[in-house]
Amino acid sequence: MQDTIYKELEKRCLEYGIKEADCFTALKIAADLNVSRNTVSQYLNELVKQGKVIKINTRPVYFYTKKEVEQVFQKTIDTVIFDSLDEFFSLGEKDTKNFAKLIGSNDSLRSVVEQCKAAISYPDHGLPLLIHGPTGTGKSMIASLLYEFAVDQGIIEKDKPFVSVNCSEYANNPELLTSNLFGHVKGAFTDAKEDNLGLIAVADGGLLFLDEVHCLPAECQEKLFFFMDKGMYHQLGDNENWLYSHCRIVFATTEDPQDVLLKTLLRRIPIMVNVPSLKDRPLIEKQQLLYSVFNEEAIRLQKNIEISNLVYQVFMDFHFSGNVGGMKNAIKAACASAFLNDQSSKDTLGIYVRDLPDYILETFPSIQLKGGDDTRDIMIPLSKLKGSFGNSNMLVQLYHRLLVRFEKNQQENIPFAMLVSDLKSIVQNYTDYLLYKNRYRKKVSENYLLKILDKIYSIVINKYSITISNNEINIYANMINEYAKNVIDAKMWVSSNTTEIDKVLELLENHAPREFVIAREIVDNVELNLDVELDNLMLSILTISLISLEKMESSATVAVILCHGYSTASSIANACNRLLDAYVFDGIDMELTVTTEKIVKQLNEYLKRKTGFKELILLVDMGSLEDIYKQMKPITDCNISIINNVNTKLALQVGEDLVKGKSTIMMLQEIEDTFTISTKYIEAKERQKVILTICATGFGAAKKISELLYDSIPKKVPVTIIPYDYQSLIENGINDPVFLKYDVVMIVGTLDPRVDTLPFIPVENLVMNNDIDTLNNLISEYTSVEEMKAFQSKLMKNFTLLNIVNHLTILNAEKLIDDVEDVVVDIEKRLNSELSMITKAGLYVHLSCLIERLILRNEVSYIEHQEEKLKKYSKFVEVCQEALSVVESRYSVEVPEAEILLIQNYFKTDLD
Ligand SMILES: Nc1ncnc2c1ncn2[C@@H]1O[C@H](COP(=O)(O)OP(=O)(O)OP(=O)(O)O)[C@@H](O)[C@H]1O
Repeated sequence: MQDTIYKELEKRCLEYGIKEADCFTALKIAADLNVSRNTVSQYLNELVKQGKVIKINTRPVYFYTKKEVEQVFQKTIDTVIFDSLDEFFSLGEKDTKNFAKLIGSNDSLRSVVEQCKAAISYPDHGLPLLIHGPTGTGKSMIASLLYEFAVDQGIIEKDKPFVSVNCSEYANNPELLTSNLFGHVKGAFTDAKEDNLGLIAVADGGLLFLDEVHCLPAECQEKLFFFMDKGMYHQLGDNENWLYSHCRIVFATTEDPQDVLLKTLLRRIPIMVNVPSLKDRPLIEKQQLLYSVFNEEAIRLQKNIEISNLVYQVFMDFHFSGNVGGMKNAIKAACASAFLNDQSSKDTLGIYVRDLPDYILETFPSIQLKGGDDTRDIMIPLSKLKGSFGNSNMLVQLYHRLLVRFEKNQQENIPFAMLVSDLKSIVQNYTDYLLYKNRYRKKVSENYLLKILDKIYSIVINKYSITISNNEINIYANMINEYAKNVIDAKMWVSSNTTEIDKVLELLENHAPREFVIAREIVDNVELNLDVELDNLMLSILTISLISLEKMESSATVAVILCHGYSTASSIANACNRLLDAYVFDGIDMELTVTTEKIVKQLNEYLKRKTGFKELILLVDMGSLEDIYKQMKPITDCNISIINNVNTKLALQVGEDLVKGKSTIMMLQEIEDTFTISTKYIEAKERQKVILTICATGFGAAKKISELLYDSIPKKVPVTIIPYDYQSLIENGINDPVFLKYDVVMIVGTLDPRVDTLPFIPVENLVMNNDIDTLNNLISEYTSVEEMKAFQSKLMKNFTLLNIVNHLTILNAEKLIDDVEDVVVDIEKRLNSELSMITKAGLYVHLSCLIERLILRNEVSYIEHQEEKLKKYSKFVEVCQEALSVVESRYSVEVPEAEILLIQNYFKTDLD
């Protein structure tokens, strides 16, 4: 067996190359050989003892055959146990010592370095080389290291120089550049008071580095390629004598060489290398850069440096347009700021988010709040940064940190509550990172996933009556989303640490059984609905997240932050809740292009989860306060405060006031003064409850319906009945000015104006006393059983068919009802079906109004999807047209097809 395992490891080394560390774990080998991990582990350790296999003692542990490694590193290796992958790989780097300072020279810049070396070493005088890449990616550094390499290798003699010229410095004086390069003789031009040898001559035998070569004037380029061809040139002002120089030339540019260099020059540069931008480099290299620059600063300032976890994550993630140079500058600026603000005389300097330059802070709304006094912000000493190069997956890093903390706490016998709080803060740092990382991103698939997770959480938390904020749901949804993307890495790591994870789980199950059950239910539902199998450590994290949540209590105030952007609102809400140490805010994140209507709808959905609140405080970012105000009015009966231009500071102030229990009016007044922003306050009791009555045929009929309703509803019910213009509602919908003025509770009328969120009662329902719960509920809220009975009998008396039709039309009601009855009976006969009494009553009212509408030329002439519907109901249309022909000739009207389709609605609902 030992032999088989060794051979398998040997095969892997050849097949994958030693850089693919993940292929060299006992677990991977065990899976392929179909034996247990323990057995493989045992044999591999045996082989390590025999000196045949190298072991990297990290988590997970990696194994390599010594023979293959020696071949790759091209050297004999004496040690077989290493503490980190970094230490192990650095063995192989020694050969490239000149480039050791260039981070990534063994990884993302490997081929760049190799090509550069090949160019400079090419006999006899090397080949011209062009280094191309965005600003700050290390082009100058590579050129200078290349010179050192050439000197070390004896390609360039020790006393020959490295001459660097930045062509952009001569952008306004191209002649000076030509003269500085090629030299000039005294009197060559007005200012040429003396002979000048020129830099090409100075660089003879050495290396000439022409940086920003795109600034080289065309004339100079021509002179240069002649020199590159022949090795000779004229000085300015002397066209007779040839000068000779044997320098190697390295060009660099940030521009596309094809666009900025003469084709003739380009043809003479056989090697071009491309240096990748920082964002395209592996995380591990960014971390190495971070370590190296902070370390330089630590030496300069003569202090130990620690950076907060969040600072670390921001550096890993921020897109520096100045690339490595930009990142270096930001680090230096952060150190300078921390050093200046450091009042203590301690040996260690802490770098926090607040020390970062403004242009970084501006991209992260909640970052500014995290200060040095935030004890939950874990500090990373530089040594730790150096040591963890082996693991760049952030989720795996989270897992690793959780287990290390767990084990440490176990050893020290720390109480359960403290352990939970410790673990929570580690998770919190990770979720901060996720929020930051995803601040601009929201994919459609993620949207879907977040929605489902939101549902799962809602169902489960309702079942167990716990309070969890929207933000927290969002945070855990984000985490599960991220987990789904890294599931392979996570599982691999978990499978190598099952014993320890089982211990965590056992502890949680014993100490927090209720939370454990809830978390398990969430995990099961995620698995069922999203097909994502969450591992046991994720189950532990979810359990921990539920531990200190309170029992559901309905709070009198609901405060919501609404912002555009993927996670702006949740970030602000989250940061404030944390700083206030209380669950005050929920955040609702909105797409950038969302309409106010959609916002209010989303808000409505959210409010459905809340019960019994009397104050709703909305903090919005978009300035369209007026729109929200208009649309919020009809949807809720609590006091609403809307505060504009929210930012973290403002939200924090509001949060503090709410925690202190300050009155809303006072709070609004104060923040208006302090923040010079506008607010709105809509007091619930000020709004008069109103029922609107409408009639598609005209205002007069609406008035008559309102009179009948007024007569029916007991006077003690605090509701006003207002006849209103049907057309205005159709045109303006929920934005109609009537909703600004009144708290409209329902609309009663002949045709539904379809105003979002408002109930509509067709007048025929009043006639048949059917489906009028909305009205009954309103009345019963203010009346006794007796009074309610009286109301209903009054309603029946007032809303008889004859009475209604009489009120609704100017025509003779009795005659009209007879006529429409004939039509309805005729249609029924022709269709061989009978309508229910309720539908019939509705249809009588409808047809009566229709005839009057036709006479008054107020008909509906087009409805949505008319053509499709006409096709679909062609038989009905034909039958109806025939049945209507009698009334058409009697009243001299013509019923349009759209109206026939509206009639069809009655038959459809009834016959379905
Ligand atoms: N791979 C790297 N490892 C370590 N330091 C680096 C690396 N790349 C760049 N740097 C450092 O970043 C800074 C900017 O690099 P450099 O000036 O070489 O970039 P550049 O590409 O020449 O920029 P520009 O196009 O603006 O001239 C320097 O301080 C350099 O030492």
